[in-house]
Amino acid sequence: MAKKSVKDIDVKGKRVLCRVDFNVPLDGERITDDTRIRAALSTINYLLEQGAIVILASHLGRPKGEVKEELRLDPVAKRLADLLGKEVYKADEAIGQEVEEQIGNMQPGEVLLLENVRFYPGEEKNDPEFAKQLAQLADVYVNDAFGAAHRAHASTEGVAHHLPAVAGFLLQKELDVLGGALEEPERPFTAIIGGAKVKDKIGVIENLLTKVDNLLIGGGLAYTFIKAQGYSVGKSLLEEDKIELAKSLLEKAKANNVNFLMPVDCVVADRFAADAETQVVGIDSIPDEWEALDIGPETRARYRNIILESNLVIWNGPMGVFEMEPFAHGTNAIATALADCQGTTIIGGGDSAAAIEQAGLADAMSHISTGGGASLEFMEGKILPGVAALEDK
Ligand SMILES: Nc1ncnc2c1ncn2[C@@H]1O[C@H](COP(=O)(O)OP(=O)(O)OP(=O)(O)O)[C@@H](O)[C@H]1O
Ligand SMILES: O=C(O)[C@H](O)COP(=O)(O)O
Repeated sequence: MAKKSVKDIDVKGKRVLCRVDFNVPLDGERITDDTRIRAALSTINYLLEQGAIVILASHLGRPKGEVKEELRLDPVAKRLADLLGKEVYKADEAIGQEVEEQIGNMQPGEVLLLENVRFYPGEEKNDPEFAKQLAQLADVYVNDAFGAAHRAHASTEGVAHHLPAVAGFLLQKELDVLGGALEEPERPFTAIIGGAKVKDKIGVIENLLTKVDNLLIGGGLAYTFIKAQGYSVGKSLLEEDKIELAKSLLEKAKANNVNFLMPVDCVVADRFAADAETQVVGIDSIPDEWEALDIGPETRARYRNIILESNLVIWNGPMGVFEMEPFAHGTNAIATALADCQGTTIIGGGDSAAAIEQAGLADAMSHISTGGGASLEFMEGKILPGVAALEDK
């Protein structure tokens, strides 16, 4: 169901609590990737232009309800100030009298960043009292944190029950792009699923099997499917308890007329290391003591051809252990094929988004989701609590 957005309400002169996902990677105090901060700028700038008093809330890392000095949001406030080209006030807490006073002194068109909401045990517990205290800071709630929308936490869900609650532009865009792709896909529609474990991708594979024309499998999870077809996989990642499930997914693909492609060759290594001995072997010849850490050249070529013939491609999860150069070729080949594809290309966040950035191909994609877990759950067809709590249009 369509949700109200910031455009549907009047925010002039109002205190607006805007939940953003500023959970960015840090190296000490240095932000190594500010994509998520940049992605929130359009909503923040709009609120400022409209004359709102903007109060931003975010989590950073997983401090588990305790104050962790290294997870304070000060470096984020600094970077945001640079990006906005204006002062960003920073509160040392997320709730309480001091913060309320700070907000009381703010003028329309000013912005304050609250402290990491996960310093409070009530955040992840979705404690109604903590949600109420957050709500007390503002007149309106805007959720622009797509990356955290799959979490039913106080700042993403609970607070929405106490204030008029609407979607920000980033959240809206993510829902429009991902939702549009799944509901009315351009065809041929191809999904590429990789990553480590079948366990993590069952839901998304099941849902996509009712929608796509082609499903291409890679990464560690491929070997459970390969085993399910009767091949031996040596020391490759294998989830014994998911072999039967893999078989049933293959049957479902057949029943739904989905072209389900698995690797036909792979790069095997004699150990899990960047300087391991490697060789390329057919999928029926994985040596007993070796493990498959990437898709092979023949698979890359086949997958590339299908991608180039597609009008819509969704990609989630790397094709191999792309963190090690010798096993990054499969993932890079998929990234390049997507860049060369004339159709719509959507990257489902997480490691695949990192691989695209690393390859310098981000600008060539139609959409790179800012959500890892959130985009995965959305692609599984799940309702995201942070979205469900917003007002219907
Ligand atoms: N053949 C393989 N053997 C072992 N590990 C693999 C293999 N292929 C990929 N991986 C590993 O899978 C990991 C990524 O899996 P994961 O399921 O977390 O991906 P993802 O969906 O992109 O995740 P997230 O959204 O959490 O970032 C990478 O660290 C990569 O090294
Ligand atoms: O990085 C993410 O995927 C989001 O910010 C959510 O973080 P979480 O997995 O710690 O809830």
